[in-house]
Amino acid sequence: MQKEAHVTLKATAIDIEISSVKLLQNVSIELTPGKLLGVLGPNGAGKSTLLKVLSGDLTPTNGTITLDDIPLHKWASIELAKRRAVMPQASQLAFPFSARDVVSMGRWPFEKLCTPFINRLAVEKAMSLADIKHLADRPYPVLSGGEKQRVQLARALTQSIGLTGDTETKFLLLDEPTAGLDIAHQHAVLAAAKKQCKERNTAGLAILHDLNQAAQYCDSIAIISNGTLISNGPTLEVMEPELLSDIFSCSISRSIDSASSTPVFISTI
Ligand SMILES: Nc1ncnc2c1ncn2[C@@H]1O[C@H](COP(=O)(O)OP(=O)(O)OP(=O)(O)O)[C@@H](O)[C@H]1O
Repeated sequence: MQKEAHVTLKATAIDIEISSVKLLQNVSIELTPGKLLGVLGPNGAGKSTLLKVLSGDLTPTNGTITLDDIPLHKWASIELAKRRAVMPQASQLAFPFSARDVVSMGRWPFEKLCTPFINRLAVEKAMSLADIKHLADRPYPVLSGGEKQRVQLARALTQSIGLTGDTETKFLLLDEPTAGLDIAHQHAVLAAAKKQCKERNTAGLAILHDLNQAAQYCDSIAIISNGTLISNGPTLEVMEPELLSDIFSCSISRSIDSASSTPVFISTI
């Protein structure tokens, strides 16, 4: 298939129904190259379900998902893998692959297209971005939860670096990439995702629970509640304290930190 100048990953009027339960209802959303979209919402709202639909892991009951205006199900899996990288919420691997082996799995779509040198370079670069170079030779199953999380991020990043590492539009879908990470690594992971979007024209989506980090790193926000897209747009326009308080059933206020000029959200029950 031909590469197009402006590629999009777009969900239109998506419904997901499993065993007569509606997990998503009439959701339309589009990822924008160069931008990181944060997805917020309570537990069980349908955020991971949306990510699975966008990645092609789940087929919508109604509605369409298109990549470059072509329905997702028509893409061959290797062509899809060249264009979008996914970091799922949990990844179990029983076999004692090293951390580097796991990251290298992200290069399989490019194995025959790139020289081993380029593939190795992409792996090392992603490991450096995810701060796991010191873990490279350790067996993946014995790593801590947060270390495994960073290895999975590096696997997704090395895939989204693409063919030659130049500026191709890619899609990077991250399901709670900061879960289980210490605070410094939470910031490092989100900074790496944002950098990937900005500098490589990647369209990113990250499911997050921390409002302050969402406000700090995301260009736009989608709020999902009860399987419905409640709001979608520029970060501070969407992250209105009144709406957030209503969605999360607690009192949420917003102020601006005078030193950094960044918004600060405080929540109380
Ligand atoms: N395969 C499935 N069959 C039946 N119900 C499912 C299935 N997958 C998800 N669900 C249900 O759909 C709802 C949404 O799940 P989802 O994982 O998308 O929520 P989420 O917003 O990502 O939540 P969290 O913040 O807790 O990760 C939940 O009630 C979940 O139990």
